[in-house]
Amino acid sequence: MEPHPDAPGPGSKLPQHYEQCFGCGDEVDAGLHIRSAVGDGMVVHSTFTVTEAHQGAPGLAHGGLLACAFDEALGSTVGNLLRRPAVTGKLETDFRRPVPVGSTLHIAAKLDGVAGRKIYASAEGRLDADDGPVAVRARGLFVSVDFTHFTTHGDVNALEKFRAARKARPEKDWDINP
Ligand SMILES: CCCCCCCC(=O)SCCNC(=O)CCNC(=O)[C@H](O)C(C)(C)COP(=O)(O)OP(=O)(O)OC[C@H]1O[C@@H](n2cnc3c(N)ncnc32)[C@H](O)[C@@H]1OP(=O)(O)O
Repeated sequence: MEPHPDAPGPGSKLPQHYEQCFGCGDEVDAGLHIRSAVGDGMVVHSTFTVTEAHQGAPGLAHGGLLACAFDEALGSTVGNLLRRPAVTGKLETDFRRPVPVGSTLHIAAKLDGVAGRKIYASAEGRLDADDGPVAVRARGLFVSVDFTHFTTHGDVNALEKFRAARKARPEKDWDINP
């Protein structure tokens, strides 16, 4: 399996894919504000710093939000490396260690394979360093969709605004998921 010829190369920082995205968007105050960059091979590295807005128990990250972080990290890997719209069909997480508020999860996500419309990806999240202890592992199945998935089921007016904004900022080259 090879990255799409137009996929950003190793070292490229990936832009947020949608300002209102809970995973990566700058406009969501309590969002995860995940930041990602392409690594070697079919790998994308992401970081998620846990704040008080992300707690499930005092001082500890909520497992559902950790799953969200992996959905974002895996989805970004699929979208940016294969450059085709895809949505999460299945997401499985193994929570191996508690993740405290103030810690940063270093997530390395990789593409594992493609079978027709099905795209398989997996990730590991380590505490506070790329070689820190593993806190969470995840596997995802993504399914390729036409762009009509978003226009049929999503908010068409918001999509139009989004497209117009992108035209004004062509450096944000955007042909994958909004
Ligand atoms: C850069 C972008 C970053 C984005 C990160 C965030 C990503 C997200 O969170 S996306 C939002 C969450 N996901 C969704 O809302 C998806 C909702 N589900 C759907 O829209 C549909 O069920 C969808 C599109 C996944 C599949 O429906 P449809 O297009 O009818 O295809 P369908 O024929 O059912 O499935 C296609 C193949 O995938 C398989 N598949 C689909 N879902 C699953 C599943 N949950 N488990 C196992 N296999 C599945 C099917 O078995 C089928 O396999 P095969 O080709 O071998 O027969």
